[in-house]
Amino acid sequence: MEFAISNITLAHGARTVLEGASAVFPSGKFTAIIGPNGVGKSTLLHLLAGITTPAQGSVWLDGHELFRMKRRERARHLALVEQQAHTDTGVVVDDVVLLGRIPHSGPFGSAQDAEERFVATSLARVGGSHLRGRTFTTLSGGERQRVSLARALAQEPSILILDEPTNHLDVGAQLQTLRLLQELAVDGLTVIAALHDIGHALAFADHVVALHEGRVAAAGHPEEVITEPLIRELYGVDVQFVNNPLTGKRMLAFADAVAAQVFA
Ligand SMILES: Nc1ncnc2c1ncn2[C@@H]1O[C@H](COP(=O)(O)OP(=O)(O)OP(=O)(O)O)[C@@H](O)[C@H]1O
Repeated sequence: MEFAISNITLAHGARTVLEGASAVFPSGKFTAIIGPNGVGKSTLLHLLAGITTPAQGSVWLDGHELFRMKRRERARHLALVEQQAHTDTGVVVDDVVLLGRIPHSGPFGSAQDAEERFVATSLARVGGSHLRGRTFTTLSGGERQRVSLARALAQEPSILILDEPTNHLDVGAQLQTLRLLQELAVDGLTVIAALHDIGHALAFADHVVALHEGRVAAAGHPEEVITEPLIRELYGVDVQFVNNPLTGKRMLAFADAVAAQVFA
């Protein structure tokens, strides 16, 4: 499903966050959005999810202007996994996941066994089957993150939008999540995630969109976009690329002296 923004200008009050930003999010690929704190990654994700409207410009979903589509139609295509899920106290995990089915439910609801299947398969896919029956607000940050992803999968979207999906996760769970996002893209889903870890973007994404000062500074294949000059421009740090001795792929190396200089 083709997804793109063209010439987007978007402000929060007097603060202009995006100014004439254009980008394409390739269908069936995992796109990482990178850029420094406060550059507008979450703002862009909210725009793509249809939550924030631009002052100018368009979001195109399969040739249709996103904000001209009915809300329910948008919800069938787009699922957003936010950094912090907001859920009422006392709601159990199974019901949080079932919320993902709302855009698909008919006037008489769905058969209970079908709902049961969605909850079971979505939680299994994120390694969260053991969380069934737990109260959502009693879960750890990482456990909540998995359940939120399961809810998004239960929605069966064509476009999955995630804000820092590896936040709160231990290193094993981070890698599992990134691999899952790769698999979902191979299955045909368009995956778009804001990532702070540029090493993850380099190793896992198919496509990278780099934001800088309200615009798309670079976009394309991770190895072409994530370069020493771009990282210096975006984050003000010097890095070097070395070959990962285990995989032979390029990876980022930071010198301690450089890190010390950044925080001096
Ligand atoms: N509701 C709001 N009202 C005013 N300013 C806002 C609002 N939301 C975000 N901003 C500002 O817009 C800019 C972009 O914020 P955004 O959260 O999109 O950045 P980000 O790239 O996701 O940041 P981070 O990496 O720190 O999560 C920031 O300067 C932020 O302070």
